[in-house]
Amino acid sequence: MVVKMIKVHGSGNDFYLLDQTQFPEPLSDTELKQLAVNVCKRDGAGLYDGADGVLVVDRSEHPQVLGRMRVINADGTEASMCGNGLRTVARYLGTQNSRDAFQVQTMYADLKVQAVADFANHVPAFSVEISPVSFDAQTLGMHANHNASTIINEKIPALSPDLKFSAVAVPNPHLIAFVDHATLVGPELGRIGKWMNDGQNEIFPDGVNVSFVEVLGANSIFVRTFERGVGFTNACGTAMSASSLMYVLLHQDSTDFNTEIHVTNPGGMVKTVVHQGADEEYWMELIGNATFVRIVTLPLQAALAGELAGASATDTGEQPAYEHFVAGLTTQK
Ligand SMILES: N[C@@H](CCC[C@H](N)C(=O)O)C(=O)O
Repeated sequence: MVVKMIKVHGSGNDFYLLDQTQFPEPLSDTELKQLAVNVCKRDGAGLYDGADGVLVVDRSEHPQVLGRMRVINADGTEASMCGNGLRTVARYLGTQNSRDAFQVQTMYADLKVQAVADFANHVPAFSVEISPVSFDAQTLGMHANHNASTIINEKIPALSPDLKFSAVAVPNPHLIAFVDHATLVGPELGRIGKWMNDGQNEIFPDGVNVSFVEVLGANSIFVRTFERGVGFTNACGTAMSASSLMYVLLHQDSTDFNTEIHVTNPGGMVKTVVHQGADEEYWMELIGNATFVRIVTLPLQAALAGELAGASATDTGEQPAYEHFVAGLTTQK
């Protein structure tokens, strides 16, 4: 049997999108984990240029929901949410069903998605809901500062003598620090990110996505992320959403709720809007590209065995348009 996957990305955070409805029976969780580890390898060892993870699409049993998304990191671990990936899954399901606005089932919530105006010629874009949000240490799997119940703009001396951190689940776990430019580009993010995801530390035993954020000006931030289960990525959608929430909560001198925030990252740019619902719950809009790079096919058993040489690919032609869009961002700075 041949498996078809689409190489996709949101702001340069790239994935293989696997629609399991192509199979008579879905793959097992063990098979999905093995497939992700095999195809995501970088430096030529994976499927073409590898990926940050696999987005698994299945049917949803929920009414008014067009499909279900699961996200498997490059190391085979499953996460509860993927913001950049959700935009590409939304485009995939919307195109299949000729719908612009609908919901997608994720691990903890059915989330609203909507097609929006292209970011540029041949750079399609979607807006997706990021929620639920929690600051609770137990939800985060966090044991810091003598098992504090929350960490919001506070030092974690065990991690750093200087930096102040905020821990928030959206619903996957994020640890965020606002820093100056030298710290943003320095080695500290890698040191903390590697340590918090070593599988042995006692602060985040199950790991955490770690982000440093630089405030560039009013309603403008830059987010750099070391991702759980992956490492450094071009962008992390849930990290940029969580960082935008903390930006609104901690820096209302230069931004606010219900205000479009320009979020740049090593892979490009997205926009976010932070909302507070009637029930005081926070939720974010994440607005950005949903680029399909190429269609890939290969024998399923070979993919599961890590024998990838027999793959074939058809480029969509969208990547040069995305790169032109990003180049334009640089000139706009
Ligand atoms: N890059 C994704 C997040 C993928 C999951 C994350 N690495 C985790 O393990 O929580 C995004 O765009 O949100």
